Amino acid sequence: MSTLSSSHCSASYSSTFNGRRQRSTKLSSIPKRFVPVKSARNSYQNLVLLQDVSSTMTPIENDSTLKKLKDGLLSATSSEECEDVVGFDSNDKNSTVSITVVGASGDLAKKKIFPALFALFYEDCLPEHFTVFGYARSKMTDAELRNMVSKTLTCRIDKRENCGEKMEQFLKRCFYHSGQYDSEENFTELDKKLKEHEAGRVSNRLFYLSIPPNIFIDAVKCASLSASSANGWTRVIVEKPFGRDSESSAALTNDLKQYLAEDQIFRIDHYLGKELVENLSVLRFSNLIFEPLWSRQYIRNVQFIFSEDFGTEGRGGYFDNYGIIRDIMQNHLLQILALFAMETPVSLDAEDIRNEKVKVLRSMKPLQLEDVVIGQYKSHTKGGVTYPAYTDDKTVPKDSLTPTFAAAALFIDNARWDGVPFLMKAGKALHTKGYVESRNRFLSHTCV
Ligand SMILES: NC(=O)C1=CN([C@@H]2O[C@H](COP(=O)(O)OP(=O)(O)OC[C@H]3O[C@@H](n4cnc5c(N)ncnc54)[C@H](OP(=O)(O)O)[C@@H]3O)[C@@H](O)[C@H]2O)C=CC1
Ligand SMILES: O=C1O[C@H](COP(=O)(O)O)[C@@H](O)[C@H](O)[C@H]1O
Repeated sequence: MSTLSSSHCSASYSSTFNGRRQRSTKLSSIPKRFVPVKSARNSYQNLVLLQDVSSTMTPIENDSTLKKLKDGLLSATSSEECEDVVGFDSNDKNSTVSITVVGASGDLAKKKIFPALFALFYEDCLPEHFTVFGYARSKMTDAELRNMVSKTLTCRIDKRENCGEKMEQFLKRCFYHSGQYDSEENFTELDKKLKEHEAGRVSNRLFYLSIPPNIFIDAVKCASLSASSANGWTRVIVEKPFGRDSESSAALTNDLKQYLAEDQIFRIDHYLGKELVENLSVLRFSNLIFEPLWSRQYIRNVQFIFSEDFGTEGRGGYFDNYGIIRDIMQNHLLQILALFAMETPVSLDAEDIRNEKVKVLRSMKPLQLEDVVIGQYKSHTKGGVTYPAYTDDKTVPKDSLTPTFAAAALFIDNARWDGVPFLMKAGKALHTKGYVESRNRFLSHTCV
């Protein structure tokens, strides 16, 4: 049995799970190698940028060997990693990168984005000239933003003596601008501030949308029309959930394309950046013990379990519209399943990995209602402490029927996995502390 810790930075992903081809695109400007984890120390290695799934699927060539893959998995130098993984050239002195965290006052920004940016800075993966701007409606000064951010930064990579100093340096590069997400005027003000910091250099701009999905397009429109870079690149990172279903996902892509080219859009799934998820490929493809056992012949069932011991805690405005299936299963757990079950990719190129994942998803049998269980957490008292029900959260409608727990049995209709149930369980406010497990039940009853 293996357990994922819940502390690492982000990873972007190929978004569409139905395997449809949507368009062909050139992605030369996007870093495209899948970079494996060599050690747990460098957490920026966990930031995996994969290409858009809508680019044309390339034919599989036959020159790949497990050895090539293994060499790839165990190679990659640090400087290469920085550039490949992050897409910034840390030695570039002539340009700037301005990173705007849109929704900077929110949960994701505090918990993950600012700490991940600090981790990149700490590992010298950001260019010499960079600025981080928080953008949200809440009123805050630069100092207040820095104070908020400082509380969430940790030297989680390892405790180096100069960490405090590095934090100070990082915080000095953080600024805040308050504005509405649908106001071109407010984004023009931001543009003005960004220009001041860019000081006439080539300006590259990254907008990280850390806001509820219903305002993605407003923000993209305003950022693109009023705060795009005039002489460098402009990119946008979009968080999950990427739509509610196939139609809304396609609609979101279409809407985004009114303002951005496909190679400016990065869809993200931070679970792909977790060490154990990354190490899945290492475990499978560079380990002679496991690869031959990885099939219906030896595995009785596979379980992916996501368990949090806290509830929505004020995030009901977002969560209640999506529920646990769209919040966790459709993206995080399905991505892990696809990585787990895919055939050996031709190479470690993002496209090759994506193509194998898509094949798994296309081979899945449609989920049957009788193979799904859903639930919602109720209030309970334990050890004298009363824990609130989902509907006690002020941001959740009192009559909500949104599931906060779901379990499902999925089946992959291919030669390797025929008849092996892939069990997914995800729940908020469960008794167990935050973790994700992946259990492979071998026929001999051993767990990995
Ligand atoms: N939290 C997490 O762990 C994860 C979240 N995500 C995704 O990241 C995105 C942001 O999530 P999270 O930070 O949790 O969300 P929050 O609910 O914390 O929202 C982020 C910010 O957006 C603004 N906001 C919230 N609701 C509205 C609204 N109805 N209209 C306009 N602005 C609003 C608020 O800022 P202000 O009022 O100051 O403008 C808020 O601080 C979502 O797409 C979510 O799915 C993905 C992975 C993990
Ligand atoms: O995407 C999400 O993930 C978090 C859990 O992430 P973790 O890295 O802390 O395990 C979850 O709480 C949130 O509901 C969901 O949107």
